[in-house]
Amino acid sequence: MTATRGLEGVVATTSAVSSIIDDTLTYRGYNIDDLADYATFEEVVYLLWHGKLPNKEELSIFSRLLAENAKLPHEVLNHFKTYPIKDVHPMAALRTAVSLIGLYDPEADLMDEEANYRKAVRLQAKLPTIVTAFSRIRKGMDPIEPNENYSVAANFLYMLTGNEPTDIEVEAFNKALVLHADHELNASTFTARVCVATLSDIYSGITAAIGALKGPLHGGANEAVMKMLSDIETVENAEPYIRSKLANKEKIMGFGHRVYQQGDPRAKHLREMSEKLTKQAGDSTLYEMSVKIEEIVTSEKRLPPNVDFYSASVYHSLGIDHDLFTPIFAVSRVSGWVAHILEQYSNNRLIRPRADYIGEGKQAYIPIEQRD
Ligand SMILES: CC(=O)SCCNC(=O)CCNC(=O)[C@H](O)C(C)(C)COP(=O)(O)OP(=O)(O)OC[C@H]1O[C@@H](n2cnc3c(N)ncnc32)[C@H](O)[C@@H]1OP(=O)(O)O
Ligand SMILES: O=C([O-])CC(=O)C(=O)O
Repeated sequence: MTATRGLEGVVATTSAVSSIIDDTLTYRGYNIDDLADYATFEEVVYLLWHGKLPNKEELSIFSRLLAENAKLPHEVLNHFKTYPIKDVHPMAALRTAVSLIGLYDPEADLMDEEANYRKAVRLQAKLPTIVTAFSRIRKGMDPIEPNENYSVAANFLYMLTGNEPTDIEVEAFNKALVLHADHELNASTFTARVCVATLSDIYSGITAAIGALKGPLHGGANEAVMKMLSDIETVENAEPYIRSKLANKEKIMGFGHRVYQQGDPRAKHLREMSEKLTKQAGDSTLYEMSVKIEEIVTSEKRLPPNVDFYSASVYHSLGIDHDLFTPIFAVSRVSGWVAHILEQYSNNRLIRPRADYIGEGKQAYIPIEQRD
């Protein structure tokens, strides 16, 4: 048995949810470029879960279902005030809150298809409320209840600030949600599938996936990109900063990808949005800095930007706190996790690969009194 490091190139399952073929990303056969330009996030969630785009009536019923399930139990809101340490990372709070809402769901351990769908709706609906409520409560503000008449994108921005978002803000945020919704067998989705393949419940699967998304080699990279941009400060500083990192063999966050060879098709949409939003805010430094970094990393390392690179300046331009960037990824990606979890349940087999053992050979047991 020989191990493939990081399971590179290993095909671990079949899936009909999304595909990456020749650097083109599709959700259920629909090109991401079309979805990014034309679809609402609600349409995309419906597409991922049902395998087809909704008609007007289906979309209206589905959107209402999400809106009606967005509120959180008081106990979940209150638990944010009980954290033992200051500065709990919002991804840790989200991971904990998702596990906690499972305790308040009487159907948590029901495994039939209808119950799993109802739980999927509750999770999708509640994640934006969790992230925005935690963000406000940690600043000593009251959470804002979801507005049932708003889209998911508008509601998130509204619950975060209490202000009605502008059309441009909603359009940008909706596009970001659409672009992050699913991505074949990425690390967090694989985690979710491994978890539920034991026939564990959907709350466990999503909690596990949030844990995997948190790391900086995966979803956590968007916050790390923002930290890098903040450290660099000016367009002039970008080149020496990046060259010094590369000389030290350090990774540049937001670049590289296990699957894409020529580039991540989502990045161009986020780059466009970054340009538009930073210009509109009257200061395009972050965008210009990002373009400079892209030029250097692409020419020096032949590594194109991934989805996390330009999303950082997009979210910053929307006035969002930097440590909420990865939770926002989760607000979108929960739709993909759910689609994969439901697919896993529908044709389940335990996921249990082997390890190529490289440890010690046979050892004689030595009683503790005789050990050095
Ligand atoms: C939503 C997402 O998850 S998108 C990915 C988000 N993550 C990041 O942006 C973090 C930065 N990028 C990376 O760490 C990697 O490119 C990953 C994790 C995305 C993919 O990793 P892998 O396919 O395992 O590639 P791996 O880490 O083995 O790198 C291969 C080579 O490219 C180099 N490399 C890869 N990414 C980068 C980078 N961002 N900056 C500099 N060098 C890099 C590695 O140093 C390594 O070089 P070596 O062969 O000389 O040692
Ligand atoms: O597919 C991956 O490895 C990571 C990624 O881009 C994503 O999850 O969106």
